[in-house]
Amino acid sequence: MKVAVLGAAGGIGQALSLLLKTQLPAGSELALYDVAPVVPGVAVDLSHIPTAVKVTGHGKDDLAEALTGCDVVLIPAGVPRKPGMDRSDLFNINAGIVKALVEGIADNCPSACTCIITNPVNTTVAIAAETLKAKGVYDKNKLFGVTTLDVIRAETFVAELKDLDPANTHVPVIGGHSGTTILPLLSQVEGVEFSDDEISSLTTRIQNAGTEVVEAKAGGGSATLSMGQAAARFCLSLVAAMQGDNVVEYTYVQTDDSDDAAFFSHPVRLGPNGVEEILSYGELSAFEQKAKEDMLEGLRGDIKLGVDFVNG
Ligand SMILES: NC(=O)C1=CN([C@@H]2O[C@H](COP(=O)(O)OP(=O)(O)OC[C@H]3O[C@@H](n4cnc5c(N)ncnc54)[C@H](O)[C@@H]3O)[C@@H](O)[C@H]2O)C=CC1
Ligand SMILES: O=C([O-])CC(=O)C(=O)O
Repeated sequence: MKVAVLGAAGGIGQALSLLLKTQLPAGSELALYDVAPVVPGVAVDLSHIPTAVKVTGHGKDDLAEALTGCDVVLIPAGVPRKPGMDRSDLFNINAGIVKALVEGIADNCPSACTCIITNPVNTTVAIAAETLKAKGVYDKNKLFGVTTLDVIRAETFVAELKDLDPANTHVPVIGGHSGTTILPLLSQVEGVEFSDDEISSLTTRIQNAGTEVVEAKAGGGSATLSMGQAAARFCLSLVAAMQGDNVVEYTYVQTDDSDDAAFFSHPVRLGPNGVEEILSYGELSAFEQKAKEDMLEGLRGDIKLGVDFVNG
């Protein structure tokens, strides 16, 4: 199994690469790519950790070498938010970065599973899809927006509030990855009752958790360590599924469900070829149904922006 991290020298990239170096199955290869000149050093640093995962570092002119033979590519390359910005404010810089890197995937490892972390995820995943289509290699089962951070935050906050073991607390989160498009399904958390006030305040906290970190970091970036953990969880689930395990994760995928948006986070059964089955997210409470209806137009607009960016 060969996994590449594009943007590997950044805050997320380094945390994620460390977790993958220590947790990928023995015999895996981990290719680290970044335009920052420190990236070969990050690879050397990680290579001193005694696990059976081979790490290689690739500088800005070596994208092809990093990607050749890859099974999974994770993209956290791009700029993060500062206080006062929305994720959509990152579009102008990050759209072009994602498009160029995905062109590299199409040229060098067209059958790899591509996992997009770069914001605005609602839009960058659509950019990736259109870029792969333009290259004639799009497989909707192999493109994922990584929304696992919303899930782990929801699990943490619910466990804190209800005094539960976070490792055994499961909270579905559907929709997209910004503001009100993030929709936790608290009505589906097993064995827990929430008051209306708790539902309202927890939902808002989960939706604003990225901003909570951006403000606490006071201009020094956004979530990197929790995102590294979230992306590692998603990648390790995908790798396990590609090797035959039965795994379900919530992720932002193309759904073809015209009642929702063209891309929407669902529970997804992963398998050897990426998406094995998009599962239903089940019944929504009246609160969740209204929240979904209220956010759909915005999510569809975010997706259209990505489609138009590639197709003009
Ligand atoms: N999906 C999610 O839940 C989350 C997404 N993010 C997003 O992830 C992205 C990265 O965040 P951080 O790691 O904190 O940023 P960072 O600034 O620490 O790292 C970004 C890295 O990307 C590299 N880079 C820039 N252009 C590149 C290119 N063309 N090719 C390869 N590498 C390139 C930079 O050199 C840098 O090392 C941001 O867009 C951020 O908004 C952040 C948190 C959660
Ligand atoms: O909020 C941000 O800009 C970064 C992000 O996506 C998150 O932490 O969920």
